[in-house]
Amino acid sequence: MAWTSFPVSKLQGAIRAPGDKSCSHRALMFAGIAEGTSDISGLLEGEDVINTAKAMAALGAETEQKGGGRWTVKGVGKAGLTSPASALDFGNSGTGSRLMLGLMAGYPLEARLVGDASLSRRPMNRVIKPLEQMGARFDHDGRGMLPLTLHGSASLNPIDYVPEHASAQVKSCVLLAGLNAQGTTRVTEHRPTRDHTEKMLRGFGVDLDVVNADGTRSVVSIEGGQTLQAVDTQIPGDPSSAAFLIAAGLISPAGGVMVEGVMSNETRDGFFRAAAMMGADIGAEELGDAAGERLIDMQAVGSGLKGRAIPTDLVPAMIDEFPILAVLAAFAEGETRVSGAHELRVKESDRIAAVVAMLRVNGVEVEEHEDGFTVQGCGGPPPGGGLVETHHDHRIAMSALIMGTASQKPVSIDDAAMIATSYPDFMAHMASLGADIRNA
Ligand SMILES: O=C(O)C1=C[C@@H](OP(=O)(O)O)[C@@H](O)[C@H](O)C1
Ligand SMILES: C=C(OP(=O)(O)O)C(=O)O
Repeated sequence: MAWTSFPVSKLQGAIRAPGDKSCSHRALMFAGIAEGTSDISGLLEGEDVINTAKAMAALGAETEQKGGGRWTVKGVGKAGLTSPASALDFGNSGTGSRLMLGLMAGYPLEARLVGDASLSRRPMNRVIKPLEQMGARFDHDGRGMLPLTLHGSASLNPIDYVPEHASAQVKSCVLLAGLNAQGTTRVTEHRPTRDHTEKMLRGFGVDLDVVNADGTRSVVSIEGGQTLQAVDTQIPGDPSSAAFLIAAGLISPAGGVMVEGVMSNETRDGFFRAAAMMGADIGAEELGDAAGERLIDMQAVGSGLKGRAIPTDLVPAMIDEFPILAVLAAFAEGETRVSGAHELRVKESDRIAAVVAMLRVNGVEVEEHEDGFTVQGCGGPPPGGGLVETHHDHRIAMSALIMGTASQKPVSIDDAAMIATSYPDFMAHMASLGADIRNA
């Protein structure tokens, strides 16, 4: 069903950031294999995370939804994960499916994984390859995509792995398989990616070594055979969801937006750094911490933005924020150039093609590159008036709706249902800020 976002003169208010999606997946997975019962609050109850919860339950963990984002999970501990009775459906989620493959690979189980049309087109060879090197086996149709069947093994070999892509999902998958391997598994990254697996495993009592060698690479080592211990934990607010609200505040002609309880982690804050380079007025106030992460309140007010070449070393720390960065670029004066972001081609949609189409249909000049795009900013509100094809991609849908709040004419999207994968309260939060988004 199509939705339209109509321009409004101001957006104003304060929103508590929803729980971080990456941390929510990991909390359920780690609690599910731990010894004892964990109490998790602030969990993001989006479709992607709910699919991970269902998968953990199907593998033997006892999950209980207490309401208001609070969950208890009794882990399988030493008994280990067991074969699920039916296929595990990961819906739209790359993180859920790829991390779970690593988590399950070290147990003698068999599991079939399926996903929606978008996930079934995303590359799984990046995790199949290292897991096969460790001794897991797979049945698939040769394309290295879902659906596939994993045959895990209780005697995985440790490996020393250098992922081909800057990917926290690949790093995490290998480390999680390493938890049950016989010896030390090592992952070396040349461009550090989000570090939630490392931080959160430590919270569950796992001994893990992280060395940042020469400032050029980071090496994470994990010894197999360690048992996780249950914890009580609070999921920090999601900076990727906060980015949409902050962007809305920055392009709004008047007013101001505050987002409370956002995780401040330098492997995730690339969007805010890039926006600041473009002249964004974003304030931050320290709040304390949750689950080993710093928390901040953020404020954004309408800002005159200037186009910039986005430094490629920021890419891993803002990998999910390029669709919303493209919206800022459309409002900015001058040229914004994104490069070194080839990974965007294999997200929920081909996000380079989808972003280019989103801007063009709304009257913005943009050029597509193999590894990014160049936007000629309008130096103020872009024309708007277009119908954006979302390709079942939540971040394209939310970006287009944010653009419509301050463009000259309304912006429509073909579907909004998939926003619930990562930000189920998005429409309610936008309405409370004063946005005018309607379905038709
Ligand atoms: O590990 C994670 O939680 C994630 C890693 C990133 O994917 P890649 O590892 O494919 O870059 C990111 O795009 C995704 O939204 C979440
Ligand atoms: C890429 C994303 O998620 P995933 O890979 O988990 O589907 C995202 O949320 O933007």
